[in-house]
Amino acid sequence: MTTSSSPNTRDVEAGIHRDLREEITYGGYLKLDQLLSAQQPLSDPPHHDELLFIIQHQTSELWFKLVIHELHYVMERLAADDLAPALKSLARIKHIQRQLLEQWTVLATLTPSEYAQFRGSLGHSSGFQSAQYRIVEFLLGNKNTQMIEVFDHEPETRARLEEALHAPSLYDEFLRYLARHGHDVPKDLLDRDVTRAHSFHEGLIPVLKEIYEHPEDHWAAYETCEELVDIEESFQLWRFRHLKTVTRIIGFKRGTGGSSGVSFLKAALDLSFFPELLAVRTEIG
Ligand code: HEM
Ligand SMILES: N[C@@H](CC(=O)c1ccccc1NC=O)C(=O)O
Repeated sequence: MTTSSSPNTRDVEAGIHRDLREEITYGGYLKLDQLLSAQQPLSDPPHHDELLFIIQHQTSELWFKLVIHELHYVMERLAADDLAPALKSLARIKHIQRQLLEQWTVLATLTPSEYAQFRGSLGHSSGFQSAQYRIVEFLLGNKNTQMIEVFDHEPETRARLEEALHAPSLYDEFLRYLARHGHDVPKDLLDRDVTRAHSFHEGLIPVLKEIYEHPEDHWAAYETCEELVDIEESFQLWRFRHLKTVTRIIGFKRGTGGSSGVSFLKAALDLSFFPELLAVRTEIG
């Protein structure tokens, strides 16, 4: 056992760098001065629980940022027929989604009485106005031009949304990949208007059925299909957890963003990014 100058105390080793003038430092590299000064409660006097509310959203936004970064990479690699790195990033996205899902338990400690004390300070602000969330939805294929109007007051943000709207979605890129690799993907799906949400296409079922019934012949495609199903499922779980948290905190009140609240959120649970990947399961036997 090594000894230290005081009991139950770890000594700082002689080699530890202590003079950090003119050096890259932890706080400097991570811009912690900016990051940690960005929590500004609006309630006056500041309500104890508003910090939780702010940090819950900010950490979600940080993870959304990484999801967008990884999704762009996945789509770029798919387009280049370079599947292995695409699969690796999809796996990373799933781990991020798990963090996003788990963190709802922290916010669920906020009671209706606590939230009611600072909800009034939030005005008409709402998660509905999260540009990064909407970009993730668009990249995954839930395109909807109606969602863009709330960003009209911020032309640069609106432009980012427009860009994601006009770009092929993850599913579009995957279907193009399949077509390039000898799968008989219906032509109208390959030429579709990518600014609209993909809608169920019966013609894709035989293509996916072949992959699922003979995985050994189509291993890469098979693995990718399962990754996409995982991502859709995790996304639905996030929507569901949001819905349950909202219900326990504000019941059936209207949302600050102006929607009906819970029933508006519930409608999103009927949306599917990759409907044929779910439908094909009924056909396998
Ligand atoms: C007390 C906690 C929360 C409540 C009561 C709440 C409530 C709501 C409501 C009622 C809506 C519908 C739009 C509206 O009219 O405002 C909404 C949308 C949304 N919220 Fe929250 N929310 C909470 C926490 C969060 C958190 C932590 C996030 C994480 C970023 C989040 C992200 C979103 C997003 C992305 C939408 C748009 C969903 C969609 O378009 O389907 N919310 N929220
Ligand atoms: N829409 C929520 C308010 C809310 O949760 C919120 C407010 C500002 C920024 C993000 C929010 N999160 C999710 O909607 C409500 O109706 O209470």
